[in-house]
Amino acid sequence: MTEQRKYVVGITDHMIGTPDLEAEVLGKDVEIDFFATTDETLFAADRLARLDALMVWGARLGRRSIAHLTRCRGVVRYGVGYEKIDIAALADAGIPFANNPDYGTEEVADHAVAMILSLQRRLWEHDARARGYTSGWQVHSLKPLSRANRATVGVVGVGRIGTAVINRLKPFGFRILGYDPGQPPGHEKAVGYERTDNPSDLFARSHIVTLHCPATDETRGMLDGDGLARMKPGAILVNTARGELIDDLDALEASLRSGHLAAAAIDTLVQEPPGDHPLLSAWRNREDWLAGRLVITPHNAFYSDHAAVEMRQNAARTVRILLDEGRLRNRITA
Ligand SMILES: NC(=O)c1ccc[n+]([C@@H]2O[C@H](COP(=O)([O-])OP(=O)(O)OC[C@H]3O[C@@H](n4cnc5c(N)ncnc54)[C@H](O)[C@@H]3O)[C@@H](O)[C@H]2O)c1
Ligand SMILES: O=C(O)[C@H](O)COP(=O)(O)O
Repeated sequence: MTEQRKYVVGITDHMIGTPDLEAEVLGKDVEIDFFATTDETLFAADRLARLDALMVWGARLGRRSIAHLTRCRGVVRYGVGYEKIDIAALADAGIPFANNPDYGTEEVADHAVAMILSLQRRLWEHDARARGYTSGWQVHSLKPLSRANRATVGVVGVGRIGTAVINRLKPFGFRILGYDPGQPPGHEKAVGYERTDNPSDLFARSHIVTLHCPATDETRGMLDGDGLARMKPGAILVNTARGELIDDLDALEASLRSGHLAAAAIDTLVQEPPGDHPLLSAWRNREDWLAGRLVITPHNAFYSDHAAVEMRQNAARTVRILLDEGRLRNRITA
């Protein structure tokens, strides 16, 4: 006779393929219903209605699906950002929501700092130039680099990752500005940065800007044409947070073409993988004008062997605690 399981937990579009780690943490009394798709329209109503909890990786979760989660005690996102989850609809349905805030902080901070240092040292640009030299190194033809301890880095969003970035940058001697309206007075002293009261001031004063805030109504398009124009001529822009913060590829292209923006490194885009755009064609085709000045990584800043395991185990533990104690840790909404 098959054992009757006590709970049903849904898992959507799992990045690894088989939810074996989750099964181990969730335990034998949990049946896993695996939705192997990012397409929310394929989440069948009767399957949603059976779930005691739902774990979401990259899928959108909107009001239509949420309406079918009639016995669900909580929704848990595998990652940090939750702009694809309709948290207002979850709140209306009385379903608490949690994210997974601590799994890959170190990895994303390392990624951002690697991007900052390699653009500041112009590694990719000079690699491209050096490959074209046929008669000796033409060092004198390169724009000289600037010293790290003469440069200012502006950190937008001084939460977990922003703080980890600052801690990594301090030993290099960068001057560090931070903008984060969510942090209380005194946070700047505790972490070690100079607080700015608005993003424009930070953009105007920074040689390098690195983004670490969520995509919200307030931050979407923060670095559109106007935002980019506010940056220093010759500045560097790094985005490991969310593509929506730099949502205008025309403006980014214009800024890079004119040289106002010296370089950009981007791990997150509005459309992933990116579609067609002249800037992306120039990047794909390694066009000379852009050589080494636009670096794109495939939203893998978080992705280390450790973080991938931690993320899955932490999210599953959050669900197990919910099932056992009725308490949702890392809860974001009611
Ligand atoms: N690329 C990746 O692989 C990857 C992985 C993890 C997280 N992320 C993204 O990185 C970002 C930061 O993650 P975190 O773990 O540090 O989150 P966090 O919640 O610890 O920190 C975010 C900070 O942004 C601040 N903030 C909110 N609105 C702001 C605004 N308008 N201007 C400036 N700051 C604002 C908050 O007050 C908070 O301190 C999130 O967008 C997350 O989704 C990306
Ligand atoms: O799914 C994603 O958005 C990322 O791959 C990891 O999640 P996070 O960036 O929200 O942590």
